[in-house]
Amino acid sequence: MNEHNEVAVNAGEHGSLPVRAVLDGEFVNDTAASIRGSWKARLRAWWLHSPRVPTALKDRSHAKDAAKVGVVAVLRSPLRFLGAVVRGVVVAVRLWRSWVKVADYRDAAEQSEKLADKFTEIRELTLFRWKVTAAVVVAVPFLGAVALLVYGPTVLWAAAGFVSVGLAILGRRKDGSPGRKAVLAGPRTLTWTMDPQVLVDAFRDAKLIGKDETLRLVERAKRIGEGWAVTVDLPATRKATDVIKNREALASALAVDEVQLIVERVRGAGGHAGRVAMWVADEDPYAAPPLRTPLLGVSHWDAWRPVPFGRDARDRRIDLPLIWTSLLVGAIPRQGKTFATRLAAAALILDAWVRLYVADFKAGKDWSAAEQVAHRFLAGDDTEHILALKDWLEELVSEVQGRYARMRELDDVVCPESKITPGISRDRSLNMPVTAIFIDEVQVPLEDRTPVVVQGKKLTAGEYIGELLTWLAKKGPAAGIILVLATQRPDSKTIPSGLRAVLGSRFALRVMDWRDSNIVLGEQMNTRGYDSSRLLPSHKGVGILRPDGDTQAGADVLAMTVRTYYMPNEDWQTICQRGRVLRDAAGTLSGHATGQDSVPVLDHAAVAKVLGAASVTVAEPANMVELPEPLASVVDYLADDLESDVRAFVPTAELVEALEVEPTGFGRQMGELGCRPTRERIPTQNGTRQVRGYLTADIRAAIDAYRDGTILDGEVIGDDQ
Ligand SMILES: Nc1ncnc2c1ncn2[C@@H]1O[C@H](COP(=O)(O)OP(=O)(O)OP(=O)(O)O)[C@@H](O)[C@H]1O
Repeated sequence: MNEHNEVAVNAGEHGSLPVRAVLDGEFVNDTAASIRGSWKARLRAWWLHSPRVPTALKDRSHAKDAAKVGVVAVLRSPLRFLGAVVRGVVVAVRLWRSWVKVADYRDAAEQSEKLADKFTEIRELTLFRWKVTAAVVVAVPFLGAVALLVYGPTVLWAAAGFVSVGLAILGRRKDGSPGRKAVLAGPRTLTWTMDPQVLVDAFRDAKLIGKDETLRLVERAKRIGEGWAVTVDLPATRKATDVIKNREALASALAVDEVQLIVERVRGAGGHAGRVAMWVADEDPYAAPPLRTPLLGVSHWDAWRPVPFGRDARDRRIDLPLIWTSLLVGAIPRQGKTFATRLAAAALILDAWVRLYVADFKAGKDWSAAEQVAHRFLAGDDTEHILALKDWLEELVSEVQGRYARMRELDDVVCPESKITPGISRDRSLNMPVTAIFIDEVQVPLEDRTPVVVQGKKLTAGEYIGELLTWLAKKGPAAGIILVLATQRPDSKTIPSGLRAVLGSRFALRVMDWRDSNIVLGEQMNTRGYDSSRLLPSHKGVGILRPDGDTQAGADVLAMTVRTYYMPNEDWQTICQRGRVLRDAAGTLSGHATGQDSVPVLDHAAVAKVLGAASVTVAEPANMVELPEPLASVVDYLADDLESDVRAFVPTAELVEALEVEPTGFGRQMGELGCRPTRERIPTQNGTRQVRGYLTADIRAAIDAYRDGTILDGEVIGDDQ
């Protein structure tokens, strides 16, 4: 299986491993000339790359696989032969019945409505064929007895051999053979591990490959962990991303729950766009008790290393990089949001050089242990807390500005780019430590309507905090500011789209529906096969992680399902106490942790100026204007099909079912948005049928019209309608 997909795997089970230097260099291939000269090397290169040489002869592992396949085939051959003979008998009896009943002639007569005319003829023929049958039934044993007398039993054995081979050929499994598929084929689960044809059938049943297409087995099924893994190549032009997208259909075809089926595209050197690695767990991988965080076993952690976050279904360790990015965690209540956020905090707490801001708008006990290490801490959801957060954020905006100014003055050796480095972050004289701000239940301050005046402009505190967070998420990471936001209400009204767009990493635990999942994970993620509303309520702490694109994980896999480590309150308290001891020893305790809750010194005008300049750049481009419902959902549902013009027409029934909307209201709202239904003929199993639906061109035109402002909230502006 593809090891590249492992996210920062084994980056450090122990916090004390040294970080190796990264060397920059260029690969110079000076062996080319000698290879060109050697015929042996050329022959070897041809042998290894030629599609005509069977893979089994190319390397040892494929040869081993081929030998295994051979041995299994030989061992199974008597059973397969017997099966083929039995099927052959069934086919032979069916053929005889149809012959004796003169079925073809009868059908032809029936179809031309001349059965009555031909009845006597057919009866005569039937009688004659019965007579032939009777004659054969009498003659065969008689001839057998004569042969037995004349030549002895050998001839009977030979005849039995010939007949059984004939029946086996007649009964061999062949695509399209009529009448050989049992209606109830028995459990499909795991049969595919023995018989790749079952896997091919499953891909066909799930409509991932066509009727005449097949798969190429790259690696035969083998046991990995608590499940079976197999790698296959799809037929040319079929895409691995489509298999990921339709994982549920494939799970159904393989008769397993979709949480048991992991499908990944194989990337990197050994992979391509049509290579799929599948892993099927024996049972629900999240049913086992959760694992405790490995952070408990380390004395300290380096914030510059990815944070141990959880395990995927295959029990591979998933680490989450936090430096130079920010994280949004979203879920409905009681799914493990605070636990997941605290995991990120725990790793940073164990680095004495990290400065922490903790705002707990849940106002519970979950975060109180962090008081002993936090530079700034608040717990509560009153106006005073919201205004305090506003002050912190303003303080951080000024801090970021100051850091950029100071970094400009540092020499190129200390600061090669306008980005902080581990060295800068730990240099006390520079005073630029990695600073992380954790805001639990961030929807509380974002929805607050307390009026604030910013440079003469009246805003609600929520709007202003949204702007400050957006600015910090954009500019802060390079200056060493990490933003971690958790919300129980991941809807588009609560988290402004401008803010969402700049939060690099996302973690969605279970949410109510696919729209909320898309709000956390990003637009159209459900159509790519990532929808956290499908997670089970019993799977606490299980969510879909979409790490920042900069990371190895982000480049290799778009997103993955992860079960976070379990860190109950006592473990959390232990880690916070350890963090306090570390900070005490390093002399980095400050602010709230030392009992000095200083009021931030703020230059409101300077902050407002910075934001004012930024809001021009943060403003969304015209084509990002949020579409009204139900158009937004239609766009989300059709996804690439809409953009790439794959489908010219979408039936209304399909949209109504997929979006779970009421048909009449849906039609009216679409009409108000300038999108009128039409009738088209679509192919069905019984020929073609005329159905109501929408032309994708019309949908695209409605989107453009809305974005251009030609249509506003159902009102058509202009006279072209
Ligand atoms: N990784 C995990 N494994 C098993 N159980 C977990 C895990 N993470 C969280 N839980 C369980 O889920 C429960 C809810 O977790 P948490 O308090 O983080 O939820 P929440 O989403 O923050 O809820 P709320 O929105 O009400 O604050 C916890 O009490 C814990 O028992």
